Amino acid sequence: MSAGRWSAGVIPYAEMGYWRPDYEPKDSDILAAFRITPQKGVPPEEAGAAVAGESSTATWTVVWTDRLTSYENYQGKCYKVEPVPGQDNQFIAYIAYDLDLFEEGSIANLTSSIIGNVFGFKALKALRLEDMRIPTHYVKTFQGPAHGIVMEREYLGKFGRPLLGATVKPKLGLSARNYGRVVYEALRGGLDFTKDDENINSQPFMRWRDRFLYCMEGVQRAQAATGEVKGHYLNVTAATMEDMYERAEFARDLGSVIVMIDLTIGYTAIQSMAKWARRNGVILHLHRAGHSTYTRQKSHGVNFRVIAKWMRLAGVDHIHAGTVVGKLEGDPNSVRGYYDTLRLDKVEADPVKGLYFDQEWASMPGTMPVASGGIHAGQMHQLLHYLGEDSILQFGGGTIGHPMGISAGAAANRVALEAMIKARNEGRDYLAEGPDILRAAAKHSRELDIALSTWGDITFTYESTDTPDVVETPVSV
Ligand SMILES: O=C(COP(=O)(O)O)[C@H](O)[C@H](O)COP(=O)(O)O
Ligand SMILES: [Mg+2]
Repeated sequence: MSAGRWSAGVIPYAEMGYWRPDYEPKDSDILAAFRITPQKGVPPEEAGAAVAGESSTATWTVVWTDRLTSYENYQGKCYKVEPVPGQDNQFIAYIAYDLDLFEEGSIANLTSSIIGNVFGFKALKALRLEDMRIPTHYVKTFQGPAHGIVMEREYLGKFGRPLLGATVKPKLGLSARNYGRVVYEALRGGLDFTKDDENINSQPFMRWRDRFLYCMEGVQRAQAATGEVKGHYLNVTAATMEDMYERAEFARDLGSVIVMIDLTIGYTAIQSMAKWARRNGVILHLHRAGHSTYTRQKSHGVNFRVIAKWMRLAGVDHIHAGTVVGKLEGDPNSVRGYYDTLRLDKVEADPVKGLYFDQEWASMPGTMPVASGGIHAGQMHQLLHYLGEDSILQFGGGTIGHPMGISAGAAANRVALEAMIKARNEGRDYLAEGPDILRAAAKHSRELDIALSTWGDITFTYESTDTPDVVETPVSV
């Protein structure tokens, strides 16, 4: 380390000890990979050191009180900076943080360090948190999913296929009784779940208590009609924790198997609801409302794979994680990386999927990824191929927009899914033969036939904004 560290004034962060190319990360360190775009004239190592400094102990000058701490232990250490292939001014800076810097089991504390100050730093043009390695020492301090994939399937008694859902549309404006009718029709027609949209809370046109009553009436009647367990994600998102607990308790008392929250409620509220969900045996669905404001641009913000990791730790049972083929952003390889992060116990670093680190979950249950946004029955082979069996496929417009009605829309989705699962189980190349498999199934299902002729040709083929730096043919499950 430079002898100049204790001189007064503005000292480069690298000299203050935050650039440590000799450092070997410990198994217990929290690791982060940041994409940095330094300002003109700022060397990448200095930029990486500055990020390490500002996200751990440092300020812009040396402070004498450092001498009162074992600062070398507490300093974030930038141990590697690599240029991004094909970009002349982007680098990946790898930073190690000692476990001592973080409060156990607190996403709020973790994020206040890692993304607290650094993103506005003037010496950087842009900064993006690409990935993190959470050591098992820290993983073990979190509750994790309230139930997880295995337990959810056991509660529902549904195995061997993705679950099917639908978001009630229009998003806003329906009265409680009409809304409950949509729930009933969709569940009776063959879906497992229906769902409130992100912005349905308790507006003047439909207060939450009325919505809960009519939705649960729809759920109970659909269960009686089909003999299956059904659910409606009652969105308990509200202005205060007290309101959210009140709504969640009412949902539980009405017999709902699931409640929903939005990412907008904040990390602490999410962790509180995850604890409530485990205590009460109610599945917890998380809608990632708002995430694209900071996850979508490749050079600045936080990659969704990091949010996915934080949310598995925080303890949600479901999280929206992209569709690949639908109407919203989602590069196939990146989405695969998110799904692996949410579902697997050991995830290996893989630049093709945008995964920078190995991640061990130490038996923490998996979070069910939810594919939602502009998907329809005609894409069933692609959805199964890209997203796999442990997923929830949600068709809002793709159920409620069916020309024969909501129940028919639901039936079309269920028939398409079961035909595809059967083909897969028979060992057929269901991705290549998908359109034929669907057409054959549609011979016996007028609902699917009409769904295919209505939406069969609809695709959303736009270039993805957020792709890994190493691009290869899309990977599948
Ligand atoms: O309303 C919808 C989908 O409606 P529809 O099925 O009619 O398109 C959801 O809010 C989005 O899927 C969220 O996106 P994401 O899942 O990417 O968070
Ligand atoms: Mg929505």
